[in-house]
Amino acid sequence: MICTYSRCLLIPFVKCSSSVSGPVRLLSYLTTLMMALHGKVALVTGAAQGLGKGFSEILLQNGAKVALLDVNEKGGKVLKAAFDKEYGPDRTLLLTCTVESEEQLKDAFQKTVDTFGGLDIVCNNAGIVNENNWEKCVSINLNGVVRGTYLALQHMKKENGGRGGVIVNVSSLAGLGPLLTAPIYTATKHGVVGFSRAMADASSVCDYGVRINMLCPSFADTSLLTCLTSDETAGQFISLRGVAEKMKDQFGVLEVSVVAENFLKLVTDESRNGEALMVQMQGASYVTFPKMSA
Ligand SMILES: NC(=O)C1=CN([C@@H]2O[C@H](COP(=O)(O)OP(=O)(O)OC[C@H]3O[C@@H](n4cnc5c(N)ncnc54)[C@H](O)[C@@H]3O)[C@@H](O)[C@H]2O)C=CC1
Ligand SMILES: CC/C=C\C[C@H](O)/C=C/C=C\C=C\C=C\C(=O)[C@@H](O)C/C=C\CCC(=O)O
Repeated sequence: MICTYSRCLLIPFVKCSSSVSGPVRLLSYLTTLMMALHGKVALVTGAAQGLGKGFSEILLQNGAKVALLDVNEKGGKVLKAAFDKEYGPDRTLLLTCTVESEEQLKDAFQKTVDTFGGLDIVCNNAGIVNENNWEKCVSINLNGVVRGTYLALQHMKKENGGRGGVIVNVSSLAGLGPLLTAPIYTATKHGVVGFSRAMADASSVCDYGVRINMLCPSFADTSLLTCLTSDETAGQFISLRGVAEKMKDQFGVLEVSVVAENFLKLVTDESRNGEALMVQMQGASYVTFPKMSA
């Protein structure tokens, strides 16, 4: 038995291998009951690797059951097998689908609710960088988040018999300021911020019982970073490769675990709605947006 602590909330959790004995299993079960997200059901898009994998794991570590959605079937199966070993097979559900398809995503939400008996936490995380195929970038990064948010509300809002809950939409630092080597990516991430803020206000006024927040990390250590300087994805901005590299050096590269701990803050802090949490090497802070007056 290995006892570890989530650095964010100091919630104890137990990692349990298949060879553990009865009393240890009982202790593991009792510890799970004490966790902050015990009894909660989460759904994460783009869960197979990178940040989505980190978000899924921190949700599991804090007691939630998690539906893992990804277009990458092979990667999803590898992750599901690893999670089964660590947390037990009944804690996750693997659903292969693309956020570009209304039908596939709708089906995945329904299967999650049918399997786990409800839905409390949704993380719209799937995203790509592709300045060449810019329509696909918009389709996944912005349209996929809109689709995921609307489906989440259908299942979670109280007027539909849902339990309420929280949606975290993954934007970026490039959703708050320009990443000059990736203007389409920048536009989609600004779009995620604008859409989520408006939806958060609507949710509050309509009393849906659902909080909607945005996560805005700087560069993080995932395979997406290779897109910054690849011919295939940088498109006409490949000549700015040097500037992009310099920016990455200046900003630094975040560990996935650090981004995941800040994601958990947005999930658990019930005072936060319509807020963007910016995560940088020097720390995390909530964004102050300009106040508009009529
Ligand atoms: N890595 C970074 O520096 C940062 C990433 N982000 C954002 O975090 C999110 C996750 O990115 P990373 O983990 O870094 O990238 P990643 O490339 O490591 O993982 C993305 C995952 O999304 C999946 N995916 C891609 N298209 C999909 C689709 N159409 N439907 C379902 N799943 C799909 C991929 O198969 C993959 O498993 C993205 O929205 C990205 O824009 C934000 C700030 C920094
Ligand atoms: C392209 C794929 C790689 C990563 C995408 C990911 O979402 C990460 C984004 C990280 C950084 C975004 C930067 C945004 C920059 C700005 O807001 C600029 O206005 C500021 C530019 C330079 C500031 C230099 C300085 O004074 O520190």
